Amino acid sequence: MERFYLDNIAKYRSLLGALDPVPKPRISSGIAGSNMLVSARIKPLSTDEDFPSAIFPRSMQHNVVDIHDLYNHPKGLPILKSFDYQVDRIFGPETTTDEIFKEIVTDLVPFAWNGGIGTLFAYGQTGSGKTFTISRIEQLVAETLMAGNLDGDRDIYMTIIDLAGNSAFDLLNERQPISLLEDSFGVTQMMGITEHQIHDKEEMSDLIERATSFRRTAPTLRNDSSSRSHAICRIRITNKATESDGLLYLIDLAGSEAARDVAAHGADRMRETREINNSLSVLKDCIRGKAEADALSSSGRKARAKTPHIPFRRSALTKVLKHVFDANGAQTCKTVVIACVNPSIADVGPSKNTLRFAEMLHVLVPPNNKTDPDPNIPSNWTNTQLKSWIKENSGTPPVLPNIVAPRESGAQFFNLSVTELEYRCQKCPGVRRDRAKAFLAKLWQLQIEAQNKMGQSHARETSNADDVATGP
Ligand SMILES: Nc1ncnc2c1ncn2[C@@H]1O[C@H](COP(=O)(O)OP(=O)(O)OP(=O)(O)O)[C@@H](O)[C@H]1O
Repeated sequence: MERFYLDNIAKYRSLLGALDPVPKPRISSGIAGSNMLVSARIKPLSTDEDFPSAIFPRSMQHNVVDIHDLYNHPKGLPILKSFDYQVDRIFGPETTTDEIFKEIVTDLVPFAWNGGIGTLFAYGQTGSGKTFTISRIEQLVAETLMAGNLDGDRDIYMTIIDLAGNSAFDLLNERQPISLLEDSFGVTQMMGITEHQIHDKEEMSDLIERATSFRRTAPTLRNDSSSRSHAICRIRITNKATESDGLLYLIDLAGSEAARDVAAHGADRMRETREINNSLSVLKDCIRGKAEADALSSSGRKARAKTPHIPFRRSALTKVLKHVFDANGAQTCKTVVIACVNPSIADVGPSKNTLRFAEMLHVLVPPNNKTDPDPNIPSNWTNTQLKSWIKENSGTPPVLPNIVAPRESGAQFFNLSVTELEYRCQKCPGVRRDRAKAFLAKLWQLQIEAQNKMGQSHARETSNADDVATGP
């Protein structure tokens, strides 16, 4: 396949050049839950890479990425096939780990400091930049935790383990084996683990570096020192005043290597790859199950709907992380996933798998009828009603009402992102830019007002409930 790509680089470039520069926007079928954020990071092409990039983040939609792959058409010239993937956030090759930390990870630190369970997973094909991303984030977490800007007094403890199949090793104790045993509450305990109390940033950085040197690696086709295990860094933050623990997990998952990447290796490596892929598949089911359970409980449909099954017992990785997936747990959880991909066209197959995996984790909640932007604009409006509303409310001359997609309802239209609406306005012949902008500002304002109204009514409901609870 690599030969085919190399032979057709010029053809690939000319097919790319012929594509519409503004692709058809991808429309969300719902909104993402607030406890889960799935992102994708595209690493820069290596300087010694012979192949062109096949992955293109969209400038108009910051959460969509296109992959253009070249196929060998049996009847003639190669053809281009395009795929798009949507997550919550896409980071292009120019984005630094520090910027990613600031945008999507930094909130996990105060969250765990205040008693929550924050988890970060780096997922992706071997050589796609997981270790590169997580190791810098670990240092940034150390800086944030130890900067002294967080309120209150806490004790901080750290453990770092390596999970390979069902075996676990203590990376802060020269890779000594540890046992994973379930206690009478069904919680997996790590017997024999050393937990280090942390007093300052330097101490934490030293421990992280020590753990890295004990990580198990092996060469793969894509990475000379590929991590063949999951590394779990657990930071336990104890609040002595409340006697409760917050937890922060930073997890560098083993590379999801394809069977053909290890074809040159023996049966042991094939078994290891199967184990890794199996644990990643169970992880996907658990993350998705937890996100669905959270969506059900936030929509208030929990009592009627069937609680999703979370199969955390099916792998050592998810058993160790039981707290993260416990739908009935007392602690709130926030999870961030960074799906790492290599943009080279030679890696397009694994990149598509990674992005498909990320999309599957991206659980969307159907728009709730209560989020109508205005009581005068019902969510069940038909297309014709929507169009006449746009005509009457978008100023003079009006923004053409054909920015509404065929068969779109009020709820779908008002839940579109501003980027998607901007795109539609641009694509509409005759829509003046200033009018479109004014119209979008008006829609935006309506949404904010509706949200404020919802917030006020929620606050009223809560204070009424308090009255009842504290009343005589
Ligand atoms: N964003 C980036 N910018 C520059 N170099 C990068 C970036 N991401 C990864 N690299 C480089 O790519 C190579 C592979 O990265 P890394 O070891 O992090 O991959 P990995 O996904 O952890 O692989 P494996 O699963 O095999 O361990 C490293 O040399 C790393 O320095």
